[in-house]
Amino acid sequence: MARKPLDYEELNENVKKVQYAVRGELYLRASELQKEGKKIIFTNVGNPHALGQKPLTFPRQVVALCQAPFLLDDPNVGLMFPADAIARAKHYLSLATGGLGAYSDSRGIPGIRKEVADFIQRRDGYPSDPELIYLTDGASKGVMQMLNTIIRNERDGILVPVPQYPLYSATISLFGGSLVPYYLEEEANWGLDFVNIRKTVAEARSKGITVRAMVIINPGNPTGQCLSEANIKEVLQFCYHENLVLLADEVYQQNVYQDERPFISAKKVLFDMGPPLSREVQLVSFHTVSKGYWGECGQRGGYFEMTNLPPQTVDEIYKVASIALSPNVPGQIFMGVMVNPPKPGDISYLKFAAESKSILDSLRRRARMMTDGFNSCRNVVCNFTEGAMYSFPQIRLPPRAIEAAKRAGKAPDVFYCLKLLEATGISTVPGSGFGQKEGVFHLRTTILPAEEDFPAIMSSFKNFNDSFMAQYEG
Ligand SMILES: Cc1ncc(COP(=O)(O)O)c(CN[C@@H]2CONC2=O)c1O
Repeated sequence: MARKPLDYEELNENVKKVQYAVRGELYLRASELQKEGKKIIFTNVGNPHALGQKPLTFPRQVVALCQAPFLLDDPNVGLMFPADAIARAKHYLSLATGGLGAYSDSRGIPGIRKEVADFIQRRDGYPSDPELIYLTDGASKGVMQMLNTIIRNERDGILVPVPQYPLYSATISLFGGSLVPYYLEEEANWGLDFVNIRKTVAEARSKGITVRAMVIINPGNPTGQCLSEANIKEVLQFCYHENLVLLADEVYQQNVYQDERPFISAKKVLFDMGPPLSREVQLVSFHTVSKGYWGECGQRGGYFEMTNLPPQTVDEIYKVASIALSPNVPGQIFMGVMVNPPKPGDISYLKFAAESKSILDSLRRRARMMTDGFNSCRNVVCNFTEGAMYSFPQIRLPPRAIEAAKRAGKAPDVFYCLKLLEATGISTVPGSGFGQKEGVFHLRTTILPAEEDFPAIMSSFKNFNDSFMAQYEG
């Protein structure tokens, strides 16, 4: 029988090569166990609301009114919604021609892109052009579009930090490019080692790879490190000298849990450096409403800002964006509210500020509790989660555990995470899903379970881990 076009064997080879561990083997096994009635704590995805985080009130009020504009005609609307939410909803409805049911401009609603530009200008102290800001269905779509634009063939290489968030490895595979890994130094708090990075680039070039772009994820996923201004300067100088476009994934810029290394954007550092770099280095920066203290993952709101890209390139990016017609409009409004939140003196400001602070303070406490919890366990060491939403402990597996994994046909960290899941219901992602140095094993979990559940979760982990180690060390 002749094969059909969508038979597996006939599929696009790039599709078949793609790996994406965040919803991989562990997640599927956890879902099976859940169906069998086992209580599962899904800490595999940075999905705050799925783990109980409440949405911020003001954004939901604004979008609710935008979704149901007939409420604005109700004489009692002022009894249910604060005046500033009503005013903001009317503002967005005046920007969204035809309301939320109509396609917007393929780059996003101009008035919201202006709000993003104003936010960037306030944050960095440098001009930002709304024409160079595109709203997207989450940062993922922006990252995918940019990689699609950069990758011409399998000889085009993208420098990606390892451990990395597998959106990058998966997308590079999908578009038929080559991932050029640069290893973060765990012993140096997941720092950058440019001696090794230079070696990596030279080696790739010797194999005929044209290294075209460098990705930084700051704060890091899964590693949680925050890059210092000096680190970012070094990255920008490297990109300048090696003729690389910098893709700065800054989706966790609101998630910072220490004061020593506050978030500083790649764009600010670039412009602080002045010419020639500030005029020459091509930079694309990404942000989202999925993270921070918002956690509005399901709303699919994101943007990317282009710096120093030639107008003709921007036109090509617009052309491709227009194929998908329009980013989703509710997600755009969430983005607008995120970059232009209630200000001091606004009716909703105190409530918004209190809700935001409460979430961020709790995330900071949870980051500390999780790191300390892991470091209290036998054969587990863990760098502090300076930012983002994850903890990425190193699990020092005894040789007999590695042999047992081999007999089970599993990678050692997959074997450990499966045992952890079966014993405790804690669903994590094995470090192999993010890349790690040979012979060094990790798992990634989030710091998102409810704060009151942390003592029980960390105790359950410790009991499992210490008995696992005793079993395989004995
Ligand atoms: C570094 C990074 N960039 C982009 C994204 C995509 O965000 P959007 O929701 O805006 O597309 C994520 C999501 N983090 C995934 C999702 O949950 N757990 C993760 O590691 C991420 O961690």
